[in-house]
Amino acid sequence: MALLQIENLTVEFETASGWFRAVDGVSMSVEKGEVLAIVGESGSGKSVAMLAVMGLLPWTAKITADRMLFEGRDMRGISPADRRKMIGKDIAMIFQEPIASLNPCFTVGFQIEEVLRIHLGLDKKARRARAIELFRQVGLPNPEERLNSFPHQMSGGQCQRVMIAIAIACNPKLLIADEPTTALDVTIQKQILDLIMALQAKTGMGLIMITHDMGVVAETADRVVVQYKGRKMEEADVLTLFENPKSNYTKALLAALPENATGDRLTTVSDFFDGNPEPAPSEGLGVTA
Ligand SMILES: Nc1ncnc2c1ncn2[C@@H]1O[C@H](COP(=O)(O)OP(=O)(O)OP(=O)(O)O)[C@@H](O)[C@H]1O
Repeated sequence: MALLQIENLTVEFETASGWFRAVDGVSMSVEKGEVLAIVGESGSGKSVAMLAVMGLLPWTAKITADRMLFEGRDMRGISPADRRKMIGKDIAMIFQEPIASLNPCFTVGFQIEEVLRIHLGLDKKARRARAIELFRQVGLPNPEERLNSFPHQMSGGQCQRVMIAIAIACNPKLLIADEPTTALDVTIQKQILDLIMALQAKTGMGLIMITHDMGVVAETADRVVVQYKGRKMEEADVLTLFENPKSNYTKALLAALPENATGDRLTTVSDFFDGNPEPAPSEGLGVTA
């Protein structure tokens, strides 16, 4: 049984000019212990699809799916109380902006201990001990002292380590990492990526890595979903995707990597892709042989 199975997910938002479809009939699944990358440019609906799974979209969103199963359990009709028990415990998510994701009014120690209190019911002493252990696990120096820091007293990389510690606090079965390194300095990006991958390997949790960066895909993923304008353009295991991409959009993404540049100008996706996700009559969805 897949850990997460989504079929034909569509998400629409009501806007002043009518309904806007951010996710259009996307299907995907993640197995236990697998790393699935969702790649696509900004606005392709990567985050919205995962926020729909987490139940974190505003009420203005209209979500439909033929299937949305977590460990075989239907997430579509789940009550808010049951969802709250599951989110943060069995499924956790880390976001692009670590400082914005933390509450500025509370110490990071309080924030991680709240998760341990609510989901695991640990008493004060056990919470503190586990929080220190988690901070140590994510490589925060002086974990005992760090617990008393407010988010603004820490760097972006340290805040992301706190977010990761909070996310893994209850040993989730699935971690969704939404562009976890995009907002960080280049030197820190690799450290955070390595940390997430080391934790994934150690715990065997399923991991969904949302990214626009093909380098991150190459370094992390077992399997890849390529998304464009809310639609899934292609899905393949990572080697096949890089060696034999099928969709024109994936080919364009790969051709636009700086290391593949040949002329005196860096190439862009639009040099290779006309921006039309509609299939030609003889082709699959944006796919050429
Ligand atoms: N609450 C909302 N109301 C209306 N439109 C929204 C809302 N949230 C997201 N969208 C729109 O849905 C589309 C998909 O957004 P999404 O954040 O999933 O993109 P993304 O692929 O994750 O890109 P990024 O990497 O920039 O986050 C965008 O056009 C965005 O403006």
